[in-house]
Amino acid sequence: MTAKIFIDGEVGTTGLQIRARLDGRSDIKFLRLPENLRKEREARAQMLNEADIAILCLPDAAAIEAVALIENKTTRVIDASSAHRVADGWTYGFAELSPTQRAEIAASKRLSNPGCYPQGYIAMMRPLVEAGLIPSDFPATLNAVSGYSGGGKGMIAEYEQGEEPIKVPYWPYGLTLGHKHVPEMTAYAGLQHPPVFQPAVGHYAQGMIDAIPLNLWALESGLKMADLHACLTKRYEGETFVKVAPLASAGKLDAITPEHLNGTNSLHIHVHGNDDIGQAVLLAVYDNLGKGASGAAVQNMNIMMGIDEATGLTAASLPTASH
Ligand SMILES: NC(=O)C1=CN([C@@H]2O[C@H](COP(=O)(O)OP(=O)(O)OC[C@H]3O[C@@H](n4cnc5c(N)ncnc54)[C@H](OP(=O)(O)O)[C@@H]3O)[C@@H](O)[C@H]2O)C=CC1
Ligand SMILES: CC(=O)N[C@@H](CCC(=O)OP(=O)(O)O)C(=O)O
Repeated sequence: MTAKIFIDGEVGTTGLQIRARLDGRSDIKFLRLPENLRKEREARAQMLNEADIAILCLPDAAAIEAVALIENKTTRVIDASSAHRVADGWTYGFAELSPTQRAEIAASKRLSNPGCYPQGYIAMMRPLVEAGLIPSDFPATLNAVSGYSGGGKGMIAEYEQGEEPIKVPYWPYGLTLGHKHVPEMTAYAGLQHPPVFQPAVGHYAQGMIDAIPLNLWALESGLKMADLHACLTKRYEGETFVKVAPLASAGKLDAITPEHLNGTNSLHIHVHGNDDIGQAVLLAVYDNLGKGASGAAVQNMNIMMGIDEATGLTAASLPTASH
């Protein structure tokens, strides 16, 4: 069967990447609008209602409008925006979230693609909280760096065009700590309190690292790096896209660079630290436009279509155990 797919916001950063990942697929028929109609309400409404799956690659307000324009019971939605991440009636599109998540995605009519930063955070934190290794009231933090494509067409233009493109090598932001990704991080990691989330934009286009520092000494359990690593490794055993690198000193450090997994749908977790001083740092490396956005959207679309979730996606192998 051929699925009719409409990408609302097709010429934006996320939309273009989804198109590229779906190019050449014979199981998909694209519904498309000409340039002069792509923001016209009526024309979008027609496409949204004709589509089997509508993928929204829009700012939040336009995504909310698109959902309201759907009048039938058949069009299924994948929303890449942050409008519905913790909304009632919406499925969270992180396939590796739990053993039951793929079944929920497969049955979903309204699916929210995760935020880029939250995917890595949730991938690392949730299994540890679920296993009781990290208490749910833990005062967690997240430091992260993203390429400037994370800010969409507008930010790409600020870094690449005009008379005075931004030259700043590393630009911390979100310093009032109210970033829109924090509610989904808290909810899906299973934490009682929002993490302190401190993101930054780097002077490169694409790719990201989430880093979670952990003061293990503050826990009475005597938790060691090997415990964290064993829990995460067991959790992602057999997964195609989320993988855990060999423990700490055995991991290749050149794999912990933000652009390492660009073009793939992979997310690799690394456990580092120092048991003698009771501190660890968990790192997730992935492509903000891959597993962080477009790759995840295609993975979710495949699951919703009932086909192999890896169709059209690239998975990267793990670093080897020697330097
Ligand atoms: N970039 C990233 O790394 C990630 C982005 N996201 C989310 O995905 C969504 C899309 O982001 P991104 O692709 O980066 O953003 P872009 O700004 O690159 O693209 C958004 C597109 O939506 C179009 N658009 C805006 N308003 C309307 C409207 N009313 N009707 C139809 N089209 C409209 C824009 O048109 P025009 O071309 O005219 O501006 C643009 O082409 C956002 O919600 C973003 O937060 C999620 C995860 C990661
Ligand atoms: C570098 C940069 O600006 N990044 C964006 C996040 C992009 C993203 O993930 O958008 P969603 O919230 O729709 O998921 C930001 O911090 O707002």
